[in-house]
Amino acid sequence: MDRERGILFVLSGPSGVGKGTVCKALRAQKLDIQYSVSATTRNPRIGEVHGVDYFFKTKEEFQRMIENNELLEWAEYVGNYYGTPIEYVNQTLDEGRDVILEIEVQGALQVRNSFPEGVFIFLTPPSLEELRSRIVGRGTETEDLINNRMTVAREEIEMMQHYDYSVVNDEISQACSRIQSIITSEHCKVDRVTNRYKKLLGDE
Ligand SMILES: Nc1ncnc2c1ncn2[C@@H]1O[C@H](COP(=O)(O)OP(=O)(O)OP(=O)(O)O)[C@@H](O)[C@H]1O
Ligand SMILES: Nc1nc2c(ncn2[C@@H]2O[C@H](COP(=O)(O)O)[C@@H](O)[C@H]2O)c(=O)[nH]1
Repeated sequence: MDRERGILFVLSGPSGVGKGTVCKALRAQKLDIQYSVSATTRNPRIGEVHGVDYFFKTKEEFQRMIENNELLEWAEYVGNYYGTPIEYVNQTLDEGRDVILEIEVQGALQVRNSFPEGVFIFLTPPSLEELRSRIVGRGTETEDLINNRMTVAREEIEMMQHYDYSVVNDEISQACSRIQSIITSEHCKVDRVTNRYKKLLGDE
């Protein structure tokens, strides 16, 4: 293959920490990176658009995607299924473009197995109190669901040790610039650029 493969970045962290907000801010900076759209069985929130925020699926449709091996990873999270369509990811990486996945921890650990060369970033809240207040402030979940998400959040934070980087989302702009630094440094890693130098020296 002539072109270098893109790099797969996985951004995860507890619900409400600000993954979506940070990705939106990264998009606004027009980074050269593509955003995967997940499939889910949860109901759309007000303003969410099919094919933009998620591909909204019935349980049967999601089950078929699993059976047809259409998902790179999938997980059940607080009563709903979420998964990453594999075709878009592979095709985009093959075109030499980077992809970012915004997913929860069980799914991220599955991706770790199939893409050990991926870059795994864990977004952390400044505190658990702030995390709760962000979920409450978003106004999209009932109190029961907020409590469920907070319980899962504690378990997820314990899994941070399996990631390559931890980025605190205190200020959105600072969290974005930390992630941009990670992207830049991953592109400069010697084991990723070796082929480029081989070509330069005429070894290939
Ligand atoms: N750095 C920040 N400071 C203050 N508020 C923030 C910050 N980042 C995000 N928020 C707010 O926190 C709430 C949750 O953010 P967001 O929806 O992006 O989280 P998420 O991690 O994508 O959640 P989920 O995983 O449930 O989709 C939003 O109301 C957002 O505006
Ligand atoms: N394993 C996966 N997790 C995903 C995917 N897409 C989103 N998510 C995560 O699910 C929770 C809940 O999301 P919400 O939109 O209902 O608040 C959150 O942590 C998301 O990051 C996916 O494809 N796979």
